[in-house]
Amino acid sequence: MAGRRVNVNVGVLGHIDSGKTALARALSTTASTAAFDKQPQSRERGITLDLGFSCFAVPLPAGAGAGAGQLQFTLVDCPGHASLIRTIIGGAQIIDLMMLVIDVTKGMQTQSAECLVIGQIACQKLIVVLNKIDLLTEEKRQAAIDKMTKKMQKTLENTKFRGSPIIPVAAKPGGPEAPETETPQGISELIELLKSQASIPTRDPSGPFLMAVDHCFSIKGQGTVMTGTILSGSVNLGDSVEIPALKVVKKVKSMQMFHTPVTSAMQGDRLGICVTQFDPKLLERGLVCTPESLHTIHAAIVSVKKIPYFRGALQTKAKFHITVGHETVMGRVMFFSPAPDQFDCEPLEEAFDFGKEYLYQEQYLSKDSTTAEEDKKSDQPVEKWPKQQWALLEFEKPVTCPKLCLVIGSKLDTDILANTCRLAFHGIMLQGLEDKNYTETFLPKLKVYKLKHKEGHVERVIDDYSVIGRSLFKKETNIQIFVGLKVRLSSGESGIIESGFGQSGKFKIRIPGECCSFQEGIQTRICEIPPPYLVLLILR
Ligand SMILES: Nc1nc2c(ncn2[C@@H]2O[C@H](COP(=O)(O)OP(=O)(O)OP(=O)(O)O)[C@@H](O)[C@H]2O)c(=O)[nH]1
Ligand SMILES: [Mg+2]
Repeated sequence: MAGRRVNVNVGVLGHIDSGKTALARALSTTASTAAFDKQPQSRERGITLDLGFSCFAVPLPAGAGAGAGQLQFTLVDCPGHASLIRTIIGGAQIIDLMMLVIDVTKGMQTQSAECLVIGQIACQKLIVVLNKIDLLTEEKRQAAIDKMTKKMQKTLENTKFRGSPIIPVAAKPGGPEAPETETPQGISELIELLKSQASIPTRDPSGPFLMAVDHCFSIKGQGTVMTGTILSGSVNLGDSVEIPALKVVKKVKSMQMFHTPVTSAMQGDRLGICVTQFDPKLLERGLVCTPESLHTIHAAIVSVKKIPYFRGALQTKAKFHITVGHETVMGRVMFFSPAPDQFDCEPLEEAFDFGKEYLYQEQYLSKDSTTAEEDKKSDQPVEKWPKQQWALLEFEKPVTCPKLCLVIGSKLDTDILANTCRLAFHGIMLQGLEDKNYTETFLPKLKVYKLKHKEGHVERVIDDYSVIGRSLFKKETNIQIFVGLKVRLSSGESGIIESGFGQSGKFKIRIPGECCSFQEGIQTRICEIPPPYLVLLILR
C-alpha cells in the first residue's frame, strides 16, 4: 500500500526539567493540538501537566517489509513531576520505545529511576538521551559525556535495557532565554538512532477495538472529538463505540490521524474520533471500545512481582494505589503463594488455576522481606522462593479494564521529596470480579489457606534422639493423624512426631541424626513448613 504511514509510539520520559518537552519540540515537525505545554496552566507553572503528542515522519527504511511509505514517530511527551506519575504510567502503556531523558549535569534522579522502572514493566526498547550538553564547558564536554555514559551503562546493567544506546544532545541550547534560532545539537543523530532502533511493530487489526483516550474536546458545528491511541483491534467510519465508564454508545461520525481524515484505523495508530451529542466534560481520560467488550470489576486476582527498588515489605491488608490499565484507584491486597511443594511450578502467565490450593501470606515472599532474625530461625533453605505469587485486589471503587491488562501497585502518598521509589509491585490481571457481591459468590471458590501454627512444650528428654512433648493436642485427639509431621524446637533442632505417648495427648518426637542440646521445659512448636499441613484453615 503506497503512502501508508506506519506509526511508532515513542515515549519521552524523565525527571522534571530534564528537557523532555524541549526534546519533543526539537524532534517534531508536525505538532498536534495538545503538544508542547500549550495549556495555559502548563505555561504558568512552566511544567508539563499532561501527555503531549507530536509527530514527525521519515521515509520507511528500505527492507522494513511494509512497502513504500512513511515511518511516523508519534512522540508522547510525559510530565516529569512526581505528582503526575499516574499520567506517566498511562503514557508508558501506549509506547513502543522509550526515550529516557537525563539532564547530563545531574545524572539519574528520583523520577528518572521511577521512569526506568515503569519502562521495564511496560516497554520493550530504550534509548537514553543525555540532554543539556551545552551546559558543559567545551574543554570538559567530551570527558563529562563519556563519564555519564559509563554511569548510565552501569545503571542499565541490572535492567532489561542492558546495552541500550545512550546519546548526547542539547535540545534547547542556552536554556529558556536563548533565542529560538539557536540550533539544537545532536538531533539528526538522534533521529538516525530512532530510525535504526524502531522495529516496525506488528499490528493486529483483529479483535475488539480498544482506544486509550487522552483528550476530549468539542469542535463547534462538528461534535465532540476524543483523541487517543488504539491499543487493540480496528475501527471504521460509522462503527458504534462505547465509552464504558459512562455506559454510552456513540456512532463514529468522522476520524482524523494528525489532521488527515481517514475512514479506518488500527492498533498502534493515533486517532481522533468525532461523535455527536456527547458532552466532552464527562470524559477527560479513559477508554473507548467495541460495545460490551470491557468489564467493570470490583476486585481481581492478579499475578504479582515486587519491584526490587521499593523499600520495605508488601503487607497483606495494606492499601495501595492500584493502576489497572489506564485507571488508578485505591485497593486493598491479600498476597498468596503456591504451597511450598509447588514453589518450582512454572508460572501460568495468562490464567489462574482455581483447582489448586494456595497459601495465604502475611506479606509478599521475597528475599528482602525476610529479616535476618527470621533467616536464623528458619530451617528451610533461604534461597527457595516461589516462581509465581498472586494477590487478591479489592478496589474502593469499580474500575473498567480489558482482560489481562497491566496492574501496577504504588504508594503515591509517600512524600514526593523523599528519595524513594513509590512503585511497589506490578502484575497482570488474571481474573476480574464483576459481581458486587463477590465476597459471597466468588471468594469461597478461591482456595487460599492459612497454615495453623501451634506451640507446645518439651516435657522430658528420653535420649539424644528423642523427647516427649505435651500441650499440643487434647486428650481425645487422634495423634495418628499427625504422625510424620515436622516440629521445630526453639533450640533450633527439627524433629518428627513419631507416635502418641500415654493417654493424655502427649507425643514422642524423633530428632533424626542430630544430637539434642536442649533442656527440658523449653517450648516445642509445630513447624509451619509442610507438607503435610498440620491444619488448613479456610481464610474467609
Ligand atoms: N541549557 C539548556 N537548557 C535546556 C535544554 N533543554 C531544555 N532546557 C531548559 O530546561 C528547562 C526545562 O525544559 P522542559 O523541556 O520544559 O523540561 P521537561 O522535562 O519537559 O519538564 P517537565 O515536563 O515539567 O517535567 C527549560 O527551561 C528549558 O529551556 C538544553 O539542551 N540546554
Ligand atoms: Mg515537559
